[in-house]
Amino acid sequence: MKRVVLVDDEQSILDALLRCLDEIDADLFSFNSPQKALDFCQDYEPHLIISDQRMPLMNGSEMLIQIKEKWPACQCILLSAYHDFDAVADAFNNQVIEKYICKPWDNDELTFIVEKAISETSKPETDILDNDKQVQENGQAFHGMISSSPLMQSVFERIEKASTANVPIFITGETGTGKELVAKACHEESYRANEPFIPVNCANFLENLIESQLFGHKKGAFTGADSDSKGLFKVAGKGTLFLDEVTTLPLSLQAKLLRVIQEREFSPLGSHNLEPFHAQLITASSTSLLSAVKAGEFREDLFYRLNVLVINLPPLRDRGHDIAQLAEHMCQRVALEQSKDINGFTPEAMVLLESYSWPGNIRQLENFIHSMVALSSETLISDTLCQQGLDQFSDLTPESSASVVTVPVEVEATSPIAEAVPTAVIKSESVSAPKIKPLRDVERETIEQAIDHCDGNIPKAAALLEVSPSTIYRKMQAWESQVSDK
Ligand SMILES: Nc1ncnc2c1ncn2[C@@H]1O[C@H](COP(=O)(O)OP(=O)(O)OP(=O)(O)O)[C@@H](O)[C@H]1O
Repeated sequence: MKRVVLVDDEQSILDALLRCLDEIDADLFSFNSPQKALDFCQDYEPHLIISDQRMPLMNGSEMLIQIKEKWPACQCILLSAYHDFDAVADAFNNQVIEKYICKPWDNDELTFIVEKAISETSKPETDILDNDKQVQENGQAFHGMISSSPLMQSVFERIEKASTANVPIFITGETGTGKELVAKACHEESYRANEPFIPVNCANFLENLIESQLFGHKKGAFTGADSDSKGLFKVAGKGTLFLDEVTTLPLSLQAKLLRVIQEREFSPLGSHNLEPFHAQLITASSTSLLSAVKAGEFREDLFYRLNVLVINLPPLRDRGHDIAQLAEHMCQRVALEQSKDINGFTPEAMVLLESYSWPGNIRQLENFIHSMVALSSETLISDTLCQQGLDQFSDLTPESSASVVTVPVEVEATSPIAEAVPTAVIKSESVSAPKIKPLRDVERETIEQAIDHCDGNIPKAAALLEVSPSTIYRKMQAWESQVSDK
């Protein structure tokens, strides 16, 4: 039987914890001082400790540091009021605690978190990775995310941890790397899974409307407020509010958001009534939050509040075989949607896809696949068609945009994905273009110059070009296959 140790200097809190956890499959031991709990843990290994933070003589995190030194596998949960959050964030970042519960707690939330923590005490470290290997072999995805890259396996592992840690989650990653999917996965893994998941892209709001969208308003609060409106803080309820591109929030609103996070309450515009804020907050940015702080565009105090558990998404180009895996998967899905008899890509086409850098990441790849499936008349999409599609990316520069004509293809025009679709863009002969070489030629010349300079030594040339040698080999392979095609 697992041993769960409860520590709080207030007997009424211990009694409430004991009542709430009465049904769980573990032995419960309660102590009204950290020292008594430490004495007990000298003799008996604890599997899970739930401790209050504020206690006389020794606080919760100080006690948990000692417990972790002796029993590193013990799961530690800190119990604290939200205004003690700085101590919680420190304990979390110093890996003293795995989870956090805010006082006053919700009994269902507490039971879910404790049961999950107990199950984690018996899970071998390798479990998640083994599971992911299975996922990969079975061709399934982790909450809709397809990947076999080791970098992404550790992201999946972090999502599992984040989902019950109950601390603010911040997701970083270039545009199109899947930040919203990660936020949704955190939500789906948590006890909030049956509550709403509300994604909000802060960059999409007009500055004067975003406050009312988030906080809600009362009728007459401002010109045009004809009726009461629930804000997204309220709509999120006990679910998850995902604020994407959080650095674009105006400074005045950042101050208000900070207050909501600290006080866990807010009032709609035009109202003096305070409403509770119960939702889990997940934020994300495709640009550096720290740089925004340094530039004076983002509040430092808010940065520390949000930047507690960070999930960093690698760009697609660093995910190895994922480009091929995603391309094949998306191609089959899109072919089915478009009722086309297309099975995938030729090996030469795949070499091209794998050697491209995909600055717009998975969203860009998705757009590309839509256009390739729409344009292909072969069962396997050829390298020639792919090369034409990839060439359009370099043509979509501001300098060349005046000289292109877009041919509509079967891509949802209203979808945000449709932006920057590389698809059927052809050059208009009648408009004179400045003498600019295609990017692929410039790239090839630069690579060849570097190889010459290094007397044919590819690893040295790769180092000069700041890419991996395999990138150069792939490009050379692609050039060769183009020549043999002609
Ligand atoms: N690992 C993945 N497997 C399959 N599809 C994915 C994966 N990652 C992202 N996608 C898809 O790529 C597209 C972009 O993902 P998402 O919107 O989550 O990215 P984002 O990082 O939030 O983008 P932005 O920075 O523009 O807000 C979506 O259509 C999503 O379903």
